[in-house]
Amino acid sequence: MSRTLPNIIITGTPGVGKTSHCELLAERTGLKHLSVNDVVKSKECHEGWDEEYQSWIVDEDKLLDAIEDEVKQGGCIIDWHACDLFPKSWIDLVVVLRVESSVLYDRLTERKYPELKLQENLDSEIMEVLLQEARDSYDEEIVVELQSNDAEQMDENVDRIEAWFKQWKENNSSA
Ligand SMILES: Nc1ncnc2c1ncn2[C@@H]1O[C@H](COP(=O)(O)OP(=O)(O)OP(=O)(O)O)[C@@H](O)[C@H]1O
Repeated sequence: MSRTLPNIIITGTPGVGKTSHCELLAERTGLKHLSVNDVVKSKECHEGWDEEYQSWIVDEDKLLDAIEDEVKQGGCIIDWHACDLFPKSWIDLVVVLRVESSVLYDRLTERKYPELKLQENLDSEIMEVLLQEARDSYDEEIVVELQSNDAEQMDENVDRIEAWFKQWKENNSSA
C-alpha cells in the first residue's frame, strides 16, 4: 500500500533540537509529531530504567510493534535519537540535526545531564555517530544533514523540510 503522506525521521544527539523542530514542523505541515520517548513511556516499550544514564532501556521490538500500524499509514514525524531500527520501507526522509560542541555542552548542562551521559553525548556528536548511522541505514539521497545551532538555522531547516513535504505530496498525488 502506498502512502498518501510521507514519514520523516528527525534524529540527532540528545539536545540538538529534535523536539523543537518536530513541534514547529507538525504545526506547519499537519503531520503528526511521533515522540518515541513518549511512546516508550506510555506503552511501556522498555525493560526498566537505567539509573546511571537516567533513561529507559528500550525494547526495540515492542516499540516497533507499538508504532507499526500508525507509521505504515504515513504522515508521521518520528522524533528519536536513533534511526537504524526503523525499516527502510517506512521512511521517506531522514533529517540528521547537528550542533557545535560548545552549544551542545551548554544545552545539556542546562538540562542537568549526569556527567557520564553528557560526555558520551558530546563524543557522539563530535564522532558524527548519528549521521553515520543514518547513512548506513538509508539510501543516501533521503538523508539530509542540517545545522541546529541557533533559532535562525532552525527556521531555515523547518522552511526547507516544509518545502520538501509540499514537493513530496505533489509528486505522489494520484490526480
Ligand atoms: N536551533 C536551536 N536554536 C536555539 N535553541 C535550540 C535549538 N534547538 C534546540 N534548542 C534548545 O535546546 C534545548 C534542547 O532542545 P530539544 O529538546 O528540542 O532537543 P532534543 O534533540 O529533542 O533533545 P532530546 O533528545 O533530549 O529530547 C531546548 O531548550 C531548545 O529550546
